[in-house]
Amino acid sequence: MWRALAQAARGVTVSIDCGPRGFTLTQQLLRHSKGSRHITTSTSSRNHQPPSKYGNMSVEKPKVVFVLGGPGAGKGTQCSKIVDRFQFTHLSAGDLLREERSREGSEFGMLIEDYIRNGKIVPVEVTCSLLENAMKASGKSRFLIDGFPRNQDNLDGWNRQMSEKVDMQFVLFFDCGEDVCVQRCLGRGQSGSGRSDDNMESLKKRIQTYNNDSLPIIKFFEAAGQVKRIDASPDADNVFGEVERVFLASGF
Ligand SMILES: Nc1ncnc2c1ncn2[C@@H]1O[C@H](COP(=O)(O)OP(=O)(O)OP(=O)(O)O)[C@@H](O)[C@H]1O
Ligand SMILES: Nc1ccn([C@H]2C[C@H](O)[C@@H](COP(=O)(O)O)O2)c(=O)n1
Repeated sequence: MWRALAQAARGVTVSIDCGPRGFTLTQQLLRHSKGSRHITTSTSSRNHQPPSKYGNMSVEKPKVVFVLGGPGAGKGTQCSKIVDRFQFTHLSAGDLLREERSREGSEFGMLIEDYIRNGKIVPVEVTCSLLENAMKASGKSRFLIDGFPRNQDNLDGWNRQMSEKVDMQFVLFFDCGEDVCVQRCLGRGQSGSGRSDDNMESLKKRIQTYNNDSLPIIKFFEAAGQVKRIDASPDADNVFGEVERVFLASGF
């Protein structure tokens, strides 16, 4: 598998080095991506999202908004609200990875669990293929990509595999103090999230990863004038008031 990941870093099509089946990495992940529960799309007719011809690449490129912020900043909460109000499909990199981890027969289940529990970032070849497959399977054309790119490896992999295929609109950055983030994650764990990383031990590692690896990516986008910063500390409805303003001002 590691050879497959290394090969994936050099090109898009990869032979899995793990047995006689001979699937490509993308095919292997794609076979299980349809109808996934991680994809949330607006169902309101007011917000009907035009179908995309992303599959055959013949029309306008899909629009992508990256959604970043610390663990527990409220990215998923706000993405649900954006989906209800605007024409977007929500793809959470973390949810896609958790789903792949739980899929029977997944080559990557143990690797993903190890990375998640230790607050590390899964190699981009896995995450980016899951994202691309989910985009294609949705048939939609506007995406909130939540929790990605989270480090330089994520960004480099995205640039190799996806940047030419989509129009990245902006980065929605939920800025939230560490203490508030920790309390929100612990609260989520106590409410029965079932997440193996909603505990203090994992959170310390996730926060370290966020500070060391994710903040530099946000700063990179900021220097390029692509970040819309939102104060994520007020209650969720007030945060959404700011989010709504950003999307309306951006023509959505
Ligand atoms: N503005 C808010 N005020 C108070 N609680 C909030 C707010 N936004 C979200 N929460 C709560 O905080 C917890 C974390 O929120 P959420 O899952 O949306 O964060 P996240 O940024 O997606 O986290 P992660 O990166 O860990 O997946 C949830 O229990 C959620 O209900
Ligand atoms: N780009 C990503 C996104 C997520 N992960 C892993 C590691 C994270 O701690 C975990 C949970 O993500 P969340 O639901 O908090 O967004 O998933 C990753 O490796 N790469």
